[in-house]
Amino acid sequence: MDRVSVTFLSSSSTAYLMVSCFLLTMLMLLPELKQKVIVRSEVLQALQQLVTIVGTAFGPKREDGDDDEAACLEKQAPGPKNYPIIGALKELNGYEVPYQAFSDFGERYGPVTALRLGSVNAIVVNGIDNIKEVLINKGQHFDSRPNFRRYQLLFSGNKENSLAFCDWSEVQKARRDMLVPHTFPRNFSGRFDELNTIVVDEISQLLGSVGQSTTIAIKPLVLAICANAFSQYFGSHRFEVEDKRFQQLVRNFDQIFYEVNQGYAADFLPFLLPLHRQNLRRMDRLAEEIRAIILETIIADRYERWGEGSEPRDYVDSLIEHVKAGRGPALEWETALFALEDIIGGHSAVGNFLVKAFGYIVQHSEVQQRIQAEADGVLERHGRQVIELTDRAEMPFTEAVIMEALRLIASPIVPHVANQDSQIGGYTVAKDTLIFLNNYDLSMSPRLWDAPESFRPERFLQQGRVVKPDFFIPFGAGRRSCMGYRMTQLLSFSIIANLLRTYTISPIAGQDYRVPVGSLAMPEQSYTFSVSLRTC
Ligand code: HEM
Repeated sequence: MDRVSVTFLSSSSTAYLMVSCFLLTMLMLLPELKQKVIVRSEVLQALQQLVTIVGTAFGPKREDGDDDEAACLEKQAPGPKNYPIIGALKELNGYEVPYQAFSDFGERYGPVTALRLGSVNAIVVNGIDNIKEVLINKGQHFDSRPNFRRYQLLFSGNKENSLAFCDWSEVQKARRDMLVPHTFPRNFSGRFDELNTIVVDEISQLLGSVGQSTTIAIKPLVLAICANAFSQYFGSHRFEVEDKRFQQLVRNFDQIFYEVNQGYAADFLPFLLPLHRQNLRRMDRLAEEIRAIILETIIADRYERWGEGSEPRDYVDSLIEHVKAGRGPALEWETALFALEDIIGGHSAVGNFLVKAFGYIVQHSEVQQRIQAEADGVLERHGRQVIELTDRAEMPFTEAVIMEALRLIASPIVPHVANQDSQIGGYTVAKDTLIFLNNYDLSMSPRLWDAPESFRPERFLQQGRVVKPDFFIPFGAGRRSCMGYRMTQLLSFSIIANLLRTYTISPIAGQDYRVPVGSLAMPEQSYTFSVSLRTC
C-alpha cells in the first residue's frame, strides 16, 4: 500500500471528513448526477481518485519554510473559506448564473478574490481596470487557458487543437494572424462584398421557402443561414439545405457548441469526470462526423490539387498554402483542419446569439417596429429590395439592438490562466492560477447601467450614433480576444434587418420567450414565432 493510502486509513477523523465532504459534494451535484448513468467501475475509479486527493490534502506537508517566509511578504487576495476537496465550490450554489456569485465576491472581499474550486486555485477579477490589467497591460502573463481534462477529451485528446482553449504559442499567434483578413473583412474590400453577397443570397433563398403567414422555429432557420454563409465564405462550398450531410453538420456543431458552453463541477473535481464519460464519447463521435463531412465536401481534393504559386481565394486555401509552403511556425495539416472546424463552427455562436436576440425582439413590438422603420427608410432612399452590409451606418438602432442583446445575455469571457507568477490589482497570483474575469458584472451592474435588467437598445445611442462604453467588452480584449466579433456583427445585422424587413414576427400565446442569460448557447428546441409577410 502506498504512503497516501496509509495516511488515509490510519486517520479515522480524516476518513469521517472525507465521507462528509463526499456527501456534501454529491448533494451539490445532484442536478449533474440526476442526468448520468453511473457505471460501477467508473465509480470505483472516482473513489480511488478521491482517496488520492484526500491523501494529498491531509498528508505530511512539504518542507518549504523558505517559500512560506517569502509568501508572508506577498499580498494574498482575500476570499471565502475553502473546504477540503470541494474548496469554495459551495459558494457558487443557488445562483442562476455563477458569475452573479462572482459579483457578490466583489462586494464581500473586494475586486480581486482568491478561492479554491475543488482542486483548482482560482482568482475572480472584478472591475474594468483590473480586468484590463489581465487582458491588456499584463496580457502576456495571463494568456493560457484552463487545462480541464474535459477540454482535452473534447479536442481529440489535445486542447492545443482548439483555437479558444489552447495555451498561447507561436502556432496560436500564426493561426490568429492567418484568420485576421478573413474574419475581419474591411469595409468595401473584396471579401466584404463577397460576404455581403453570400449572406443576402442565403437569406433570400431560405426566406423564399417560408410561407406568407405561418409559424417558424427560428433556430433551424438562422443556423442554416449562418452555416451556409460560413461554409461559402471560408470554404467556397454551398450545401443544399435538404442535404442530409448539411443537416447533420449543423446539428453536430450545435450540440458541441452547447457542450463547450456548459460549466461542470467535474472540471474542478476530476473524480466526477467518469459521470460525463458517456457524453464525452458522444461528443467525440459528433466531432468525427463533422471532420468526415468537411473532408468530403469542403476540402474534397483541394489539398492534393493545390499548386505552388496559386493565389489563396479563401481561408481553406490560406491554410493549405501555409502547410504546403512549409511556412513557420510549422502547422500540421491535421492541426489546420481543427482550426478550419473551429471557424466553420463559429456559425453556431452567431446562430445561437441570433435566436436569443430574436427572443428579445419578439417580446418588444416597439423595438421590431423601429428596426422595420429603419430598414424601410434605407430601402426607399437607395431604391433597393435588400439591406446590404454597407447600410449598417444608416441603421444605428438595429446596431444598438445587437449591442443590447449582447449585453443582456452577458456570456462569460473564456477563463484565462496565469502562465507565470504575477500580480493583479497589487495581489499576488501564482503561476497556473485560473482567472475568471467577471464581465457579467460589467454588463449588468446597476452601478454602470440604468435599469440593467431592461431591454433598452437606445442606451447605446447618442445623437443618432452608436456609442459603446469602454467597460462593455462582450468579446473580451487583448491577445486572446474573440476572432469572430466582426463576423457576428455583420451577419447578425444582415439577418435581423433582412428578416424583419420581410416579415413581422409575433409571439405565440402560451409560449415562454424568456431568454436564458450567462451563456450564448440555446437548447436545441427553442422559440417558435408566428410570422406574417409585410405588405409595404
Ligand atoms: C455572439 C457571438 C460571440 C461572442 C459573444 C463571443 C465571445 C468571445 C469571448 C468573450 C472570447 C474570449 C475572449 C478573451 O479571452 O479575452 C472569445 C474567443 C474566441 N472567439 Fe468568440 N464570440 C462570439 C462569436 C465568435 C465567432 C462567430 C467566432 C468565429 C468566427 C469566434 C471565434 C473565437 C475564437 C477563435 C476565440 C478564441 C481566441 C483565442 O483564444 O485566441 N467567436 N469569443
